[in-house]
Amino acid sequence: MTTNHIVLNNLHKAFNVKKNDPVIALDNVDFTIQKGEFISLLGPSGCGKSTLLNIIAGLDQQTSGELLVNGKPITGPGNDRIVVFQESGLFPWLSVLENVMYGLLIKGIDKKEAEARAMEWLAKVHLTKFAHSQPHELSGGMKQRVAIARALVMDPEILLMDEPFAALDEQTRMVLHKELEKLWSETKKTIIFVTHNIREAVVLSDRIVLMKTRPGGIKNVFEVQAARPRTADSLTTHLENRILEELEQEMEKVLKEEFGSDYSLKTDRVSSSPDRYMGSDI
Ligand SMILES: Nc1ncnc2c1ncn2[C@@H]1O[C@H](COP(=O)(O)OP(=O)(O)OP(=O)(O)O)[C@@H](O)[C@H]1O
Repeated sequence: MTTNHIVLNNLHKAFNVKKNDPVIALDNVDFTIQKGEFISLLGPSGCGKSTLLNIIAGLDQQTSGELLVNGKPITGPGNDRIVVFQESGLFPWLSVLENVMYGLLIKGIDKKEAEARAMEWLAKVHLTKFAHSQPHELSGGMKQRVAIARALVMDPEILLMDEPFAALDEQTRMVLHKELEKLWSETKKTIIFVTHNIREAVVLSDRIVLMKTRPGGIKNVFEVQAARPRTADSLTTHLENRILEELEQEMEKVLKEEFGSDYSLKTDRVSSSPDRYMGSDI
């Protein structure tokens, strides 16, 4: 029997920046995630992806509604949930190894044991050779691999990833997709992954949550049934196109508000490649 691992029940989040004019970042969000699932949150800029991730991380709180992890309400950050951000956030004054050991030492793990566990994780992300390098000596992709090792060495049940590969070039991103998929299948962690990139979501996820704006929330949920490891084939291309179509409807709504009601994404757009970022750069 599967257990409901993460339950979002009628979740609502309003930011009250201006008096009497709240920004509804999330409205009526109902969703259930099973243990070990890979879920992507996909959608245009401002649809509440990061807000939802931050609430699950315990870094922010919903205005109303319920969020349960293993049946318990979330009241703040915890060792069961670790976030990997777009910027690796490594401490520049510590070596790669010291960065990965840091959380374990804070937790009170003995130094030798912490070093052994950190080295184990550096091997898993193929960075053994760079254990004693400083972060500034690493490429962007390598820094993100250290950030993933630093998160997974803590053995969280849930890994939350906020556009972790968005700043990387296409080739590096493809390599990291493969590495992440391998780590996920070996560790059986639950992963919640925020992205603007349809192809990235299709390659990695069991399910894709397509989000909408004004108010922010869930527009649709797509199940990715293609076998793993995934390659571009007719099944994934068909799904990418279906998602793109719905995403374009959402973006049309946002862009009409920004550019005026005579604007049309269909006639004015530059490209409809599914690999494009559906973010503020449009
Ligand atoms: N701290 C805050 N104070 C006020 N408004 C906020 C705050 N954080 C987010 N918002 C607003 O809530 C909405 C959702 O923002 P959020 O960052 O979650 O969207 P997103 O989908 O992650 O966007 P992006 O893809 O651009 O990162 C936006 O309208 C944003 O302006």
